[in-house]
Amino acid sequence: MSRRTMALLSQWTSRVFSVDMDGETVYFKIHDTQTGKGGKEVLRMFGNIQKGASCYSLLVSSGEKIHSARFHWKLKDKLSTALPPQCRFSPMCSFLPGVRDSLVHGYFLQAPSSDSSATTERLLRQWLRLDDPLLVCSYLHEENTPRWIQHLWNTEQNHGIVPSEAPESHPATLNLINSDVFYSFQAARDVLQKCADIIPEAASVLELLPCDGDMEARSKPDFPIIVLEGLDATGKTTLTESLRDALGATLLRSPPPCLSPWRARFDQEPPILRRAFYALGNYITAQQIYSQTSKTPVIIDRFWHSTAAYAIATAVNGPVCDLPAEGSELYRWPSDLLQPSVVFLLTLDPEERKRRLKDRGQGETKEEHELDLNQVFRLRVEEAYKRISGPTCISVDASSSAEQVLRQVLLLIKAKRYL
Ligand SMILES: Nc1ncnc2c1ncn2[C@@H]1O[C@H](COP(=O)(O)OP(=O)(O)O)[C@@H](O)[C@H]1O
Ligand SMILES: Nc1ccn([C@@H]2O[C@H](COP(=O)(O)OP(=O)(O)O)[C@@H](O)[C@H]2O)c(=O)n1
Repeated sequence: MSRRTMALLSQWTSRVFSVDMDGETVYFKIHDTQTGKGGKEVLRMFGNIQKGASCYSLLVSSGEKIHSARFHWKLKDKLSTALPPQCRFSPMCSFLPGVRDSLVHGYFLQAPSSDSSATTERLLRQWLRLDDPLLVCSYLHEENTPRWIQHLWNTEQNHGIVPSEAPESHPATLNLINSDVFYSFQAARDVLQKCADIIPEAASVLELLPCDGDMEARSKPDFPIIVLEGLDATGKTTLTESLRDALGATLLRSPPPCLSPWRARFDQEPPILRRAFYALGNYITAQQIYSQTSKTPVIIDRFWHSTAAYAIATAVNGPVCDLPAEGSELYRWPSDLLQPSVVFLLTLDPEERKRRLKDRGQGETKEEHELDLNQVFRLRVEEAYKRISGPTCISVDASSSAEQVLRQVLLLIKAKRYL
């Protein structure tokens, strides 16, 4: 048993467990460790579960962050293909309230019939024997009572479970730093260095990175550095190109084109790798900005706001009120990343955005497709954008014609003396 698994087991009774099911999150905790009896309250989640169904939970307990993240990521595919088709599984996690980095991810399984539960049990026992970094529990209904018992396979212990209150901040915020959002060049580079032996593309990305010495703070740029942000199809590309022409500026983007060959590869990886890749893209773009800003104004199509806002809005998967509160350190600008003179955030009515996406007729990224399907995700991204601290961020209504939007932004640039 790994040290991490043993540590997890030693805190087992202090942990809160949460399951996302049918758009709702249910929290529960262990009630009585001595007798194994649960409280009288029935967990809502179990109330919804079909009578006679067997339930299991799997938590990924590996010690090493990247290994654990990749294991959890692949486990989803493994569950989709290996479980009997009638079985359902939902995301779950476990954490120690208020304790940073205590979150572990997993899945909650429901097998509706005795056949499907026999197959599921056989599979889970096989996986445990393979020394997979898993903690497996099954849930038993105490006869003639509303109580449920959680049976932990790894130690053969029984515990009664009861509903728990939702934590003060969303559990995902406990592990955001250096798993979803990277606040320094070194933290993001470490991730790619650690996975270079399993993902050869990481070595190619590392070769493109600036050297440590190049990351030191530079003198104030001579010309303004202007970032354009916003959801897909809000008009960033159109506006960056017309600003470039109007100001005689240099146009850059993040991630920079030199990372294009590896982008699709990292988009398939779990958040820790994917977000580290995008974070590093900003540092490469920052180097390109430094080399231009003594010559011309620089316009950038997406930068740190995109990296942080999408990462936070994906990890925190509830309503907007579940996002870290305004002013949270999670919205801070990385201290070693160049700060632009100003950021313009293009905002657009969802219907108009959809119309523009359709007119453009291009394929969307999976994440962008999700934005369309999931209104709440879109709201979270927009709100996270606005909460990021650092350079001045000005929201611009991008619903008027391209010429009018350009005129509006040029007026703002002049009025605020960015030029
Ligand atoms: N102000 C505008 N009014 C109407 N259509 C626009 C406007 N700006 C951009 N478009 C159109 O909307 C689509 C998306 O714009 P684009 O600049 O590619 O957005 P982004 O770079 O943010 O994804 C394009 O087809 C573009 O021609
Ligand atoms: N600086 C950046 C740019 C993009 N991204 C990621 O890339 C996705 C958007 O890229 P995209 O190519 O679809 O954007 P558009 O420029 O096409 O609007 C977002 O979902 C972010 O997850 C990032 O993390 N950091």
